[in-house]
Amino acid sequence: MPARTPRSSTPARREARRGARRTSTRTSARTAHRPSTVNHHGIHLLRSGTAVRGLVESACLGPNSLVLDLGAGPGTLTAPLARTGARVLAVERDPGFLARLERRFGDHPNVRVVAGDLATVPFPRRPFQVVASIPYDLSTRLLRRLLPDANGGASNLAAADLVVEWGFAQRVCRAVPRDLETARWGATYELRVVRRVRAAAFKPVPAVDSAHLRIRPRPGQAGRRVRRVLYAMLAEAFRCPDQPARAVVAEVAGRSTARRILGDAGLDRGVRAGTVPVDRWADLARCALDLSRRRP
Ligand SMILES: C[S@@+](CC[C@H](N)C(=O)[O-])C[C@H]1O[C@@H](n2cnc3c(N)ncnc32)[C@H](O)[C@@H]1O
Repeated sequence: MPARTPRSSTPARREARRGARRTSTRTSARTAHRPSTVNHHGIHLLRSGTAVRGLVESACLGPNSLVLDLGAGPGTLTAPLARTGARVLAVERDPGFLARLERRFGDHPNVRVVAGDLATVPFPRRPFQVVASIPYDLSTRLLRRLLPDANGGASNLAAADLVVEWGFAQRVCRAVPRDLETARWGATYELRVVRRVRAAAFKPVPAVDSAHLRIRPRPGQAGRRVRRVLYAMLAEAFRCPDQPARAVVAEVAGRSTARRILGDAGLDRGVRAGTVPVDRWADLARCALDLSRRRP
């Protein structure tokens, strides 16, 4: 049972409380579902074939893929992932689940069971995918490890299909994000909710619904240079969201570039920086860099 989280309104604390909701046996007045059994371990396992199939099919894995099942539990996802022929790393820290995973997959040629903590376990050095139903209380921490940081550095994540808490998915998929970190994520990766995963799809039933969150790199955003331009624009836009987007682009790339590329990106001259969707910022950064490369 997780420790009680003190009342506060910071995003980190709110997420900790959401994690506790999914990993506790308490029921919520806001839900029609009630936990079906007492869950001493505070873990909710996927039992919906539709949700599992949706995650695995979305990942389009093959024998050349490397995929991480982060928080593998008893192997609900590990087994169908292994059937794709991909190399699977099943990461888990619970000793009971680790023993079950070893029994089930110990002799499997393309599955490796990894005893580790998701907060610290090293990620592969070659491109990898993640298909996983992750613990709610680690959602932000894991995305921070997988997606680019403020300096543009990132893991070798090629794609992810995750089960996360519904509210968390809504927050990170906003077209116009409310904070700089999710703006950076959304501008370099496309984050999209594929489907709602009802609370009843888990056993025991948690207090809130979940979502299948699909994460894919945005084309043209992989290079460090384009990320530098993009992140400088986002930082300026979030510093003063009421200023015109034109002024943000001019600050980073110069006035003449701003005049030329704003129209190309389909943005009005007077549009405020704080209302520009993340995919537009990605376009603007790419256009600014293309233009600077074409200049003699
Ligand atoms: C929501 S359950 C998902 C289990 C399984 N993948 C499924 O879909 O049924 C999350 C899993 O993450 C594991 N877990 C929680 N915190 C972890 C951590 N810090 N490091 C590694 N595994 C963790 C739990 O033991 C649990 O098996």
